[in-house]
Amino acid sequence: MKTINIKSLSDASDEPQFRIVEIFKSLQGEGYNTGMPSVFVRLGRCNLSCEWCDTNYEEFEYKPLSRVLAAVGAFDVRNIILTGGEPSVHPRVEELVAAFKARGYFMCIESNGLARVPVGIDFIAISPKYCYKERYEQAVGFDVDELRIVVDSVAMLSHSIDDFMSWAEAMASKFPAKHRFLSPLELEGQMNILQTIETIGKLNAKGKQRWALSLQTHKLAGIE
Ligand SMILES: Nc1nc2[nH]cc(C(=O)O)c2c(=O)[nH]1
Ligand code: SF4
Ligand SMILES: [Mg+2]
Repeated sequence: MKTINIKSLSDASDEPQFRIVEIFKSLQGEGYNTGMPSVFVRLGRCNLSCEWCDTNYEEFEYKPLSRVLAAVGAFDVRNIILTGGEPSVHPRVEELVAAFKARGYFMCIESNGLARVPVGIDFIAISPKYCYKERYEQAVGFDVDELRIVVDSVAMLSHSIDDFMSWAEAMASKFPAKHRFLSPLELEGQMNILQTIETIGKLNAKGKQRWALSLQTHKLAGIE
């Protein structure tokens, strides 16, 4: 006799769908974990719209959880970097994190920090954006592993280096971090490296918190 499994039917219809821009294997190009072999899961949409953003976060396809797990499982890598866009604002992202954790993956997130990151993340990298400085002044902070701030030379035109530095220090207080980095801004293939290292030097001379350089090494190395 033919039977219908009602439970599996209802499970299937409740399967979360994720806005997937891309899933690829590469090396973490930035920050404290630079060089770590990783699968990047890039989710669509963002709660900000930085004019120099380097990611097409609006070009995505909806994929069910099972297909996301299969795509990641095809790579022989245990470290996942959830990025975007802004992964923290994706509906049901905590179910994606829980599914990866249940399979034993180490979960990292790259977030702009305006929303709480999902529970279960093992390594939190937050990148507050100076071009939205007022929103960050209002934001609620939280403990993170890594704080990484782009030296936004465009937004600095309407403020000043001193204003940028006190904002960066305010972010370091709002997001207590194990590691702090400044990164150059890449605009039309050029990076403001001199301005970035000068700013790191000035911040470190003030002696409040220690800052180091983070480069988008994947761009320099010609990898994804
Ligand atoms: N290799 C590599 N490392 C990265 N770290 C953060 C990235 C991002 O786009 O969030 C990224 C990326 O796109 N590629
Ligand atoms: S927060 Fe990040 S992903 Fe969103 S617009 Fe800014 S740079 Fe792009
Ligand atoms: Mg990138």
